[in-house]
Amino acid sequence: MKITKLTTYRLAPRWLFLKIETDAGVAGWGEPVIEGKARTVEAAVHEFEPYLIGRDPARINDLWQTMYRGGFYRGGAILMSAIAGIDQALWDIKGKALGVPVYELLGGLVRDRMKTYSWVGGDRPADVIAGIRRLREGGFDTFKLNGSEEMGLIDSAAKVDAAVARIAEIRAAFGQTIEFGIDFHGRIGAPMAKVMLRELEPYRPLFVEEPVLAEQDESYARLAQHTSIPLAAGERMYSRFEFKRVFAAGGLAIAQPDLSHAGGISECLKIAGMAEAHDIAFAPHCPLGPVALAACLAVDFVSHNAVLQEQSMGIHYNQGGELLDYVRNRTDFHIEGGYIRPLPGPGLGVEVDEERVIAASRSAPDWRNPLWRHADGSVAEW
Ligand SMILES: O=C(O)[C@H](O)[C@@H](O)[C@@H](O)[C@H](O)CO
Ligand SMILES: [Mg+2]
Repeated sequence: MKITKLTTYRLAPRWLFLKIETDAGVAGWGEPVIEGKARTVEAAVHEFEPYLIGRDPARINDLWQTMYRGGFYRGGAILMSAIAGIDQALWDIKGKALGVPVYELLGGLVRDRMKTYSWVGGDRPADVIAGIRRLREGGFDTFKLNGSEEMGLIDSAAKVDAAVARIAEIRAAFGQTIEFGIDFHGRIGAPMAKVMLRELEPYRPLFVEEPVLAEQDESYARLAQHTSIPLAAGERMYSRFEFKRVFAAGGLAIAQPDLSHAGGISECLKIAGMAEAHDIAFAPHCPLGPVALAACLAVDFVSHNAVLQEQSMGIHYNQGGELLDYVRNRTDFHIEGGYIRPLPGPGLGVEVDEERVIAASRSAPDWRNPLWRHADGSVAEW
């Protein structure tokens, strides 16, 4: 079998789908994207074509190493997202050609169902109580919300109190009948992260995510000395080589690589194993589409330390396109009581509605995240 063609489709809400075709008529799908830089990742995917066209798609490991090492420069959000989507599509091809789900190729299931969680509250967390109530009716009992709006490097007790009051409100409304993670989203610098973690301690969130920006990852170990709240991070880390230093330094309780940013299934499987060796939980980041989610699930179902899966149903970013809009086998993605079962189909288990993808790609928005500024006019972390 030989790779014959790579076709990319930018489409709402902010996704990029990749179709890899072969001379055997088997095609695989991937989701290479950096939210807000879809065109850049699309160009990177096509720049990898000389390494791929004419090659045997079954040799995923060699193709991965060729893409990662062959161009001298390596790593980073753009290249690792391009490699991620190509890797996903290659695993999809391999599973389809053999007629088995990817998780069977990776040694089979370690669990019968995977716990998922839902976002509530949006960019500026509001109406979280109503959002949790609505999602609980749908069977979810685990949620994630943004921990604050803009936060200065040093900020006021009033700003901290406003953020903490929202969390107190959730616990007052639901007690321990629900769990929730709090995403600091990199908006909070190291000085205020220590303050916020102390004030949030009594409300026992399931985790705090990106307590500081990934470029401040040496703070994880220091912050972990001051809090019992499990610290989570990984969506802005792009390979096992970045995770190895963070794992060795300690402080991280949950590793959250994104299957569409950190080199795909091949790389995130290795990250999951490294995390397990450090007794660190694995909870892939996934605010993206169905192929990205299917890739996460393929790794979740073969990783002992996989504990929680993010999925984007109803996420505040999905304007103009929802998780399953481009999927034919929607019932396979059914979430029951917050759990999703292994996707039964061959490959990644996603039956992509190609006509719908092509139609949607004709009017793809150029999504960008908002640019926030502090009261003094300086740029604020979004
Ligand atoms: O936890 C999450 O889902 C992420 O922090 C998410 O909010 C961002 O990655 C967003 O997709 C960036 O555009
Ligand atoms: Mg996050």
